[in-house]
Amino acid sequence: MYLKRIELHGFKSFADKSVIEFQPGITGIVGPNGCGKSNISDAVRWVLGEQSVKSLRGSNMSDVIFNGSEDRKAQNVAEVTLVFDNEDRFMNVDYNEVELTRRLYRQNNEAEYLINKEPCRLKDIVDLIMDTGLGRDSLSIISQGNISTFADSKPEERRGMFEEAAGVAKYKKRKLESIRKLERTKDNLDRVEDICLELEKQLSPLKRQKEKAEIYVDLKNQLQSVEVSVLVKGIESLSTSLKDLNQSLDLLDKEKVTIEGQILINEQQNESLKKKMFDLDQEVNALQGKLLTAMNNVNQLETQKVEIDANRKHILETTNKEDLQARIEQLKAILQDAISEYNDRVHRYNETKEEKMTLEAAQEKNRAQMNNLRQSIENLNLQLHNDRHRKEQLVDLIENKTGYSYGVRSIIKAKDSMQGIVGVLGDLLETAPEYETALSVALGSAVQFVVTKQDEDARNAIRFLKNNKSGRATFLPITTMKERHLREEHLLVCQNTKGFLGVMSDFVKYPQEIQRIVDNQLGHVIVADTLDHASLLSKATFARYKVVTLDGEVINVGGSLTGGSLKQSTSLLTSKRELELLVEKIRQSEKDMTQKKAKLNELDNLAREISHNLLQKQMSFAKLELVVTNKKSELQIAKSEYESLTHQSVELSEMEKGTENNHLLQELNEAKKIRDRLTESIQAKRELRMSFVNENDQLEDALKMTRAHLREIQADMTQKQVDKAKQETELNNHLQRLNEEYKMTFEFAKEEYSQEVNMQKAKEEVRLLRHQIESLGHVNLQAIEDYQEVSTRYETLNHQRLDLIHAQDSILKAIDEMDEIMISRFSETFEKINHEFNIVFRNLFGGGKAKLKYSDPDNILETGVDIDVQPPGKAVQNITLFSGGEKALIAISCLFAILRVRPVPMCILDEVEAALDVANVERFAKYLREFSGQTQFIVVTHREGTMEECDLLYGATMQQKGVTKLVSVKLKDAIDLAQNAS
Ligand SMILES: Nc1ncnc2c1ncn2[C@@H]1O[C@H](COP(=O)(O)OP(=O)(O)OP(=O)(O)O)[C@@H](O)[C@H]1O
Repeated sequence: MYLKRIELHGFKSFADKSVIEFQPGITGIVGPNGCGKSNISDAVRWVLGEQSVKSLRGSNMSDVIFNGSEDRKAQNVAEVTLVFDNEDRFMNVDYNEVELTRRLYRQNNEAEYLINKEPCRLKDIVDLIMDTGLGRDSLSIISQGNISTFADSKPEERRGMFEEAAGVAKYKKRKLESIRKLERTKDNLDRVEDICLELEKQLSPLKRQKEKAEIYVDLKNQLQSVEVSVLVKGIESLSTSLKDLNQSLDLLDKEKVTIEGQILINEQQNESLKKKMFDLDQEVNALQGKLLTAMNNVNQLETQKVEIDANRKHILETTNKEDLQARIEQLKAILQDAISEYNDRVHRYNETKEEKMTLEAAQEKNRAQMNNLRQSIENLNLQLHNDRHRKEQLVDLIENKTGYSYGVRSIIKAKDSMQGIVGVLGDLLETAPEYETALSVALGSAVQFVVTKQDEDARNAIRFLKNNKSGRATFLPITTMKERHLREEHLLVCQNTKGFLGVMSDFVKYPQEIQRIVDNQLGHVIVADTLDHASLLSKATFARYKVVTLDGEVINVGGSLTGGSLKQSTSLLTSKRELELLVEKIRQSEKDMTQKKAKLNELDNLAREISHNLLQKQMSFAKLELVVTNKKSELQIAKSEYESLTHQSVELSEMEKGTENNHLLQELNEAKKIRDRLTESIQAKRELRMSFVNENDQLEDALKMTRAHLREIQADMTQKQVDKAKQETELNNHLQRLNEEYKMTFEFAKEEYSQEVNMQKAKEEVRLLRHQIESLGHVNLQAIEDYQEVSTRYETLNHQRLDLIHAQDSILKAIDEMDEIMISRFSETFEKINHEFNIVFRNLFGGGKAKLKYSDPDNILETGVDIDVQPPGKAVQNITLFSGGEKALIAISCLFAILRVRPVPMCILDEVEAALDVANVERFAKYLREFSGQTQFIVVTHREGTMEECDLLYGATMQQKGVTKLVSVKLKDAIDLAQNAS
């Protein structure tokens, strides 16, 4: 077996993918310091399973990934593959070539291992190479550091190399595993023994409880047998008894229904009789009422007859028929006169009343007219007062210029003594009334600016105000003020915009000489009809001009708005015209006033006349009212006397004829007949009612008897139903007990427990069994199951315990066996190496002797290895006491001795001979050659002597900074490379 190839990519300084081919024999790797030679041995060590970051000369595993250089950026994955020739099957796998790969990712520090490109675990790789001598701790990779460590380390630390040579590592590993297994077994055994102990403690009380529970179960079974039999018997007898009861209840029920039917019929008959009697009573009552009326009628007629007879007798005896007729005729004439007089007075009365009402209406109308006129005069008075006051104000404003500031007033007063004062701008302008408000807001405070002819005139005026402390004023000199107009394009836009009325200067009249001033102040002010249109105009002209509306709202330059209600203007602009209007208005009001007062006077006279006439009418009306009342009463008296005498005359002639008496007699007879018929009818109905009463009494007696019988039946049924309910409850209880206590149906119980029982005896037996059960006290039925469970578990665990004890013994035995093997192998190999060491030492040192010693001969399993040597001509000394070069040569001797005893297929020597002098290097190289038949050597070296023995040479360079490149070189180039390096 030998290493055929190493493939590196991203590992340490091997940034690019590099493939290094090897062959059996000696391969040398040369190159200057730091060019990445030792990174190759690190790569081999890494793939063979090295986990120590320190051994890989890093502080973190990711340090093995190429971390970039000046020109190259870092890589994220490191990957190394070792390809071994395995044709001799030295490695225990059935492949001619074995590839071992290790990968590491920077991002997550995750490692991957592969054998022949198949992913595997690290352990698989370690196991594969375990017996090949290539292991992590084997002699397959030895650095200069290893050599000096070997020489300087303690004997115990040196032991590892000998163990590796003796091949005891795997036994040591197995022993370690066995010890761990033994510990685990012991832990398990302790645990199982603890549980067994615990279970033993539970078992004995559980056993007692289980036995008690079993007695309980036995008694319960006996009780069940007896009690279920008793219940079955009880259920059977109750079922029979209930059947009988149901039959007799059915019979009674039928009888009850029949009787109830009978009672119903009787009751209906009874009701019908009672209804008939009631109807009869009603009829008799009605007849009695009629009888009473008939009797009263008879009585009245008889009384009337007596009275008529007496009256007739009296009138016939006292009245003279001719006198009566004469008086009637006389009264008739009086009555005619009274009627015509009365009608005449009533007519006059109505006429007077109407005239009075007409006068009252006229008086009311006159009063209203006068009130309205007075109110109107009062309003007119107030209006006149206000207008006169306003007139005074305007006169004052015009004459004394009180609307202007103190300064302006001072200038106006002194105007005549000053030069070039044209006037106040407001006084100089005139406009139509509808534009006055717009002009006023367009001018603003400029209404009080004083127009002068020249600039100098203005300056003089200011000086005047200053000298006389007469306030301030603003002046507009005609010669210096500039005209301002709307730009032509803006004017065009305005003319095409809705609501544009014109430019303010077009609406004013003024003296020609102040035209410049007018154009300066008003030539760029737009007049609009409404605020909305004003806003449109302002926007259309980019808010460059002041826009005023007829109502006095203003959109200022820049777009700000002013508006609201305006105070009454006191500007001279409007005051003159207002004064004129006011004077005319006052004149008109005074004329109105005179007319209104004359009219009021007229109405007053009319009112007096109406009052007088009305008084006259009221007096005549009162008199007529009295006359009408008197005439009315006279008429009524005459009328009633006439009627009375007329009636008396008719009666008299009737009496003479006797007609009335005959009628009365007939009427009386008829009334008596009716009375008698009614009396007979009442008698007949009373007899019929009597017969109904008798019939009713008979029915009541029969009903009483039937009802008594029904009550007896009902009582019997109730008793039977109570018995039935009791028995049903008892039956249910029995069934329920069977079901709940014994979980049985009746059918099942009857099948299983139907036996002849003496109920008395059985009940006694039940009592006894219950007593016995009770005397057992608390019973834990669960104990039967628990005991079974715990004892089974105990047995299982006890079994486990015995198994564990057995396993423990086996492990101990195996450890003893392994110890024996290790001791025998270690001591055997040790002796062999010791022997070879002496030989190699003498060869390399040219004489002397060398010896390996156990540091603890009594404990071969753990003893360290000490080295005593005697170079030619020197005393025997421990290895630690020699010079650096000597120590290295002793260590190399030992290494070669080990290789002689236990050859390895491949060995990487990283500058191990660095400390040797030239002669020793040559001896070292010769030894290498001697071993190269059985071991493949890869030597990292700077020494010429070593290079000369190499079969193949690689030169390591860093042509690209920080990135190692390996090229095959000839010996001469290799020496050059090494010399350049030194
Ligand atoms: N992860 C890494 N990425 C890039 N370069 C690395 C990395 N780890 C180590 N190196 C570089 O590898 C070089 C060391 O390589 P190595 O020790 O193999 O050199 P050498 O040839 O054996 O030197 P010497 O002859 O002095 O022993 C250093 O230049 C170091 O910067």
